[in-house]
Amino acid sequence: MAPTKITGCSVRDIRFPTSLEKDGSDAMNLAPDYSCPYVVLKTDSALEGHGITFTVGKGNEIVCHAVTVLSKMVVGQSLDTIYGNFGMFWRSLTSEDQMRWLGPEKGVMHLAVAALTNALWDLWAKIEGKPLWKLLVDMEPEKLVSTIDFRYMMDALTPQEAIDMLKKARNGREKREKEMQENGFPCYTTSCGWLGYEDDKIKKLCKEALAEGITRFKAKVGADLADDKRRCRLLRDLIGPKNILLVDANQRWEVQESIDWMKELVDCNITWIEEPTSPDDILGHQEIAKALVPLGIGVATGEQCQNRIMFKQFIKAGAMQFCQIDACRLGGVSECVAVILMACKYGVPICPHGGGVGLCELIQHLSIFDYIAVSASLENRMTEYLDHLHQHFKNPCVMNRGNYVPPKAPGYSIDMKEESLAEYEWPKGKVWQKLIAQGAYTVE
Ligand SMILES: C[C@H](O)[C@@H](O)[C@@H](O)[C@H](O)C(=O)O
Ligand SMILES: [Mg+2]
Repeated sequence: MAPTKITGCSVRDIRFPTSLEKDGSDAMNLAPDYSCPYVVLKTDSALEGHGITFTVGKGNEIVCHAVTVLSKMVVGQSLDTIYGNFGMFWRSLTSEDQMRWLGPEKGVMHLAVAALTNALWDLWAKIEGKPLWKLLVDMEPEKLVSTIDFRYMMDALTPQEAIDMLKKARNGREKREKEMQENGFPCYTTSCGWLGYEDDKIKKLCKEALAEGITRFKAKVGADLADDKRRCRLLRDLIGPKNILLVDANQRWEVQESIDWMKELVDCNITWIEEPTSPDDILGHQEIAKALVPLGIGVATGEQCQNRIMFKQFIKAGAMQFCQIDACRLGGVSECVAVILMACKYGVPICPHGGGVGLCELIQHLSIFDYIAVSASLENRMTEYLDHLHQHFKNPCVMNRGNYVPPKAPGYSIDMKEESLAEYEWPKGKVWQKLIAQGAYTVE
């Protein structure tokens, strides 16, 4: 029987002790524990929608609570109401009369919206029996555009323009889909360059990645200039002159400091500086881009860019040369599609952010959709890949010679294995109980 309504919602606080190995560490997040609220939407059939958003440990329970509060607006709704006009349904979640005050459309509330709407999209793709990228690619342009809330975007992109863009990109779609199936979508890796890694570990991981066919690498910078010079030189020498090197400062610097610091690294031939300063400082990023683009360094940002309205300003101001949408920071798939369309209109390539648990599983769908159905270009486009925690997913992302292989299973690739959920649920899971007993963690 096909599902007709949402009958229940469960949320679990899932955390992984990644900080023990310094996986995921950067100049601002010294010891992150990759975590997610794990949401399951139940229906009146056997099908379920699974969704996550991403945090780095403490406070994950706050997002879980926000999801529980918001889920009351989803449970009991008919699927006709939800999917009949998804854009309006999404607005009802982000703009509830009283809860809107907590955002609007930012912070904890927007992370909660992401977790819930990711679950709704996962369910939609499962109902259609398609992986999410294929659901998006096959959807009629009018229908896809109706899933987007265009409020505050109309000065940059109208629904009609979006429909026209999608229709135009239908040309050559089959060929591009075939190409994706054959070659996959290009990735870059961050796994070799976490800030807390010793040089020997960097060397070992970098050599392994090169052997696997990866040609694009990202290093964390921003804490110490002499250290950055040494690490970037080490990486450049390891990967050779032709491969791509990116760096990420995770918001560590002032505006002028960003420019000065990057000038010191210029001889390492760096393609982008990511998050040099506050993610809210549009004019600051614009100034940095003005100084660095002539030196061949673009500005990348987006993993903490809170909504489509912020992206609009960054894009229109020439403040980002690479647009790093985040599947869990933006309010789910339809807001990501909105930014993908807007970035395409203004000629800014989409390079999604994948640092975190499950993000690689999600963003591959968005990049593949972007290439087949929107931008039709691979120029300057690459999707982040991290070699962490994939073993916990039922359908983990698959890499082939540095390219994401398009997922085949119906849904948004989010389902985690039940045993992983049980072991890593904070604080009662077996893994956490052991670490707490050893004194490595305390429950506050
Ligand atoms: C705390 C996280 O690992 C971040 O360092 C990570 O998301 C990073 O900014 C990235 O670009 O992957
Ligand atoms: Mg980053």
